[in-house]
Amino acid sequence: MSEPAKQDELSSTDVDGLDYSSKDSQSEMIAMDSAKPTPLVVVLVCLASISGFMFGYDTGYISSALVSIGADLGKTLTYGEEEFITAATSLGALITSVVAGPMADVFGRKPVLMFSNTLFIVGAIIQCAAETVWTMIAGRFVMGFGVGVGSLIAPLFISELAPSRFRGRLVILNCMGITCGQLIAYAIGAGLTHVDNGWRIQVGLSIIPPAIQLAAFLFLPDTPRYLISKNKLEKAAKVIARTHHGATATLIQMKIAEIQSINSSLEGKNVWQRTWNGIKKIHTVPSNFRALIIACGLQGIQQFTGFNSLMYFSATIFKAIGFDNSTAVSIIVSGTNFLMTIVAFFIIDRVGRRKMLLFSLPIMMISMIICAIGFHYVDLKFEHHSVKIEGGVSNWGYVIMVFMIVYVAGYAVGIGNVPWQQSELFPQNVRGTGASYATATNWSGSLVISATFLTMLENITPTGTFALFAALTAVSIVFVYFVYPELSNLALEETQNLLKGGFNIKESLALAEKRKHQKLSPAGSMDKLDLEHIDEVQRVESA
Ligand SMILES: O[C@H]1[C@H](O)[C@@H](O)[C@H](O)[C@@H](O)[C@H]1O
Repeated sequence: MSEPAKQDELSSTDVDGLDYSSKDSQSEMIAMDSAKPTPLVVVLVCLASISGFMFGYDTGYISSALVSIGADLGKTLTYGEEEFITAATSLGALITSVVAGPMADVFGRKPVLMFSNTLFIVGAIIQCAAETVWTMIAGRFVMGFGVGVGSLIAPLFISELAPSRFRGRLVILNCMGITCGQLIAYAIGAGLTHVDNGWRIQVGLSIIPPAIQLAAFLFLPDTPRYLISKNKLEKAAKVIARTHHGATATLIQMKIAEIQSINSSLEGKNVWQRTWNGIKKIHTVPSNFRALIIACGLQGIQQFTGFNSLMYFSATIFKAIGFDNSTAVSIIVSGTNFLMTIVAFFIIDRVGRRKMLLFSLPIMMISMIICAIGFHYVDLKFEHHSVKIEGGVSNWGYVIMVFMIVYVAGYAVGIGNVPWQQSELFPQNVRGTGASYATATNWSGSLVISATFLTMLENITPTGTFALFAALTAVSIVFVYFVYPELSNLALEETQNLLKGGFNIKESLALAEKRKHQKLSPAGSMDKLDLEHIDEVQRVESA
């Protein structure tokens, strides 16, 4: 495992021997790259998206489970113990998200994904059997390890497999898994709250999806890009043949040559040296570092603009405003999030990631400003971390509810999903490491926001809290405007080259537009990945 795999029979010399510059072959390759996903790709993407579902379900079921646990763990839970049980999963996820990327670069995407399944299953079994608080915390922690790994590997795996024109959509399938998992967790939770040991059923159910994913992946391949990076060219060729429509022997070899030619592998005698070199490369190669700024920046924005405070505490907020049925409200919030993720699915490759973000963030900002104003006029009172209102729902209460839902819709159609496209920013040799940094930023933000939200409400008032989120969103708009290029419809090998020499926003918009209108067989019109203008910069940067 630790040394680079020996090259399969199909050697790079065979591959290099091709007439790569032929315009006809170029056009055919573009057609192959952008054709509809094959049945195998669809199966692989759907199975990988189970990880998204586990992410959503496992982070979502706990709030209702805590209500139904009662004294089942030997005592009534204190507020602190409840917080521990909740946070253990996010903390576990944060820890493994740091190591999962380099692990995926070294051992492969598929084995690491299967490892996460084992963690999900073991974590759930520990919880189901738990009779004490600490056993429950341990189970949540192990489950969190699985969530961290899955949240990183699934979108990365999908990015590497997806045809360029469908990549945005297929990665969003995993996000649909997350939001659907959250919705189902809330719905099942609402149904089981009053059932004896209902929470054990809720946790027990979570064993089924990873068991399916684990069993299916035993028979399915890793991504061609990973196989090529390990010089397993024969295997890669077989997978390309099954994952691309119209993949003739010549086109497969050209594809392999293309991926090889721009992806230098990491130097180093063993796994540790190569991992360390990857970590160094991500900071020292300017284009990698730009990718890192964008990927971590977007994940930070996704979390620090406060969405998860609604996800986890909407029931508390709406109770405070005077609404009785807080469970229904949580379902409305997660339902809106899920439905708008479906909208994002349909538009991401057509409208483009950048436009979606520049539409999503202002909607969120305006909604939060209105909520901040609304909270000023609603008479809230704090009692031991819970906010209470005298009397029924005021008009401002309804305004807050409506704009919170608008906020969620705005979130889900852009920043809720686009950051998970992170893997497309990085070149092959540091893709896992880059995704690790970004995913760890996501989990850190989620932990910070869920741990501080109630305290913020108490100390800087709900108006102050929402005004702060609005201000952070304003800064985020500026960030996106200046650093986030459009990557829709570009081949992975193009996206990674785009960041050479700058953030290249204008160039990216032009290239994305060109790719969008390039029909499947552009009859000789394709430039060789438009890399030439960037090559010069690359030479200067690496000098
Ligand atoms: O993309 C997801 C999704 O938006 C979830 O609803 C949210 O809870 C996660 O934190 C986020 O990463």
